Amino acid sequence: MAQSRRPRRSGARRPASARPAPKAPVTDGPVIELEIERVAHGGVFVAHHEGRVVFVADAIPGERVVARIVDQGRDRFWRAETVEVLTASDDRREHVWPEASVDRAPEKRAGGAEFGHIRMPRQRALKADVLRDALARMGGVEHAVEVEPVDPALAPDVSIDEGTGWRTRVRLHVTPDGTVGPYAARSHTVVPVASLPLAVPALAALAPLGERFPGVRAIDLIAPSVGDPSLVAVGDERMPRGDRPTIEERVGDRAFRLDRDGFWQVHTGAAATLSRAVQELIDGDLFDPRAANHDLYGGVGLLAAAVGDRFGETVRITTVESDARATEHAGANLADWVGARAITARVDRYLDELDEKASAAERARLRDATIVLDPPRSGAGRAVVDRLAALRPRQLVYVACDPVALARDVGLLRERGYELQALRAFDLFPNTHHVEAVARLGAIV
Ligand SMILES: C[S@@+](CC[C@H](N)C(=O)[O-])C[C@H]1O[C@@H](n2cnc3c(N)ncnc32)[C@H](O)[C@@H]1O
Repeated sequence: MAQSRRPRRSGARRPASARPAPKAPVTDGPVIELEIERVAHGGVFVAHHEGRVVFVADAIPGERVVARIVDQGRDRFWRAETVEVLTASDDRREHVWPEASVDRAPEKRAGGAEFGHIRMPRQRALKADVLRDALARMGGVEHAVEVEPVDPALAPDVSIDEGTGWRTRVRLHVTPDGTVGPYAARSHTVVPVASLPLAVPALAALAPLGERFPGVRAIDLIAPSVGDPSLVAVGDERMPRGDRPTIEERVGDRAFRLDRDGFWQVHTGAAATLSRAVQELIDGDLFDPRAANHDLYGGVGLLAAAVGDRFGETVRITTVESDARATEHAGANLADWVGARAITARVDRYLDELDEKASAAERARLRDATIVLDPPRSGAGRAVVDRLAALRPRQLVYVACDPVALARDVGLLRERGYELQALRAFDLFPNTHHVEAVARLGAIV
């Protein structure tokens, strides 16, 4: 098994001593009883106390809990942590990660599994509620939402019932004395743990839990689908800086090379799930292989490849990605495909330039285009939506990891002459509040 202690470039800039001091957890706030009403965005639940909204962690709608107020700093709402469950929901279960359980003091609960106390079907129903509500409130559109579990055929080693064994990337943090662990929920305090149940088994076995790494800022654990997993000590100033190592990921018959610390979908079945969803959601009657098709925020070319695999080798498609290394890999990963180009650029600037310089023929090819976009958590945003709407491609397939950012952009696109035509959502982050959605929007003619 390959183990590397080389620092990642990004992490090597800041020594452990330069980190900001973690915020001290609040352990002495007032304790109150609350009725939990509904789920909110961000993995917390809504209750009311004396007319004020309280966002409560580690609860389930319908429960009555005792909660400690940990943030009274705002007029309109407070934040609280469940410390005791008085009336439990039928959907409550033993937490899949004992170190994240409500039985522990809130400041000692491991973070990153904030739905782990909820049975899986209810977790997915809650995520669907958040997405449906965001689309209605911010997107102005009522749309049925079902959050689908990952097809077991695409992730055979993942437990669908438990939502465990799926993470192929894990970051553990390190205290100045070298203690290793995840951050506690909603804080930057490192919590030592004895297990990592969300990680794929190879990473759970590799994790140096209980070992000490003084002088290191973090430990990254990476399990690519091809080859051995690796352990990377981040920010160790004593280690030599070397070239960025690369890894290979496989999706079906396709191989993708990328930097070991480059972006790749985290769930072991995510890349295949999203590739399939993009292929299925593109309206084939609207797809023109010779149009100026694009994969915006394209990474190393995953979704461009999905488009090519559905529509054949003659497809013309351009990936646009701000990370030069990822673009280099995208170029190589798509090299056997004559119609594929990979460009390093920020999407907003790239679209600006297109809008400014495209010839009449190129504008026509853009109007016939299918544009796949998979922005980071903050979404595409107004500037990109404005430029896209001005170029007016026939259809957009929007892959989103944040329901609120997606809903906001759907709202902006609807104001600019697009309609939401189809939506799928996938549970690519079981036992967390995160959800991935893929939406098709079409230009209204
Ligand atoms: C969610 S990832 C998607 C990558 C790819 N679609 C995949 O599934 O592997 C978002 C990508 O957008 C890139 N990115 C972030 N902001 C960008 C911007 N303003 N312009 C272009 N690319 C950006 C990131 O480097 C990252 O590779």
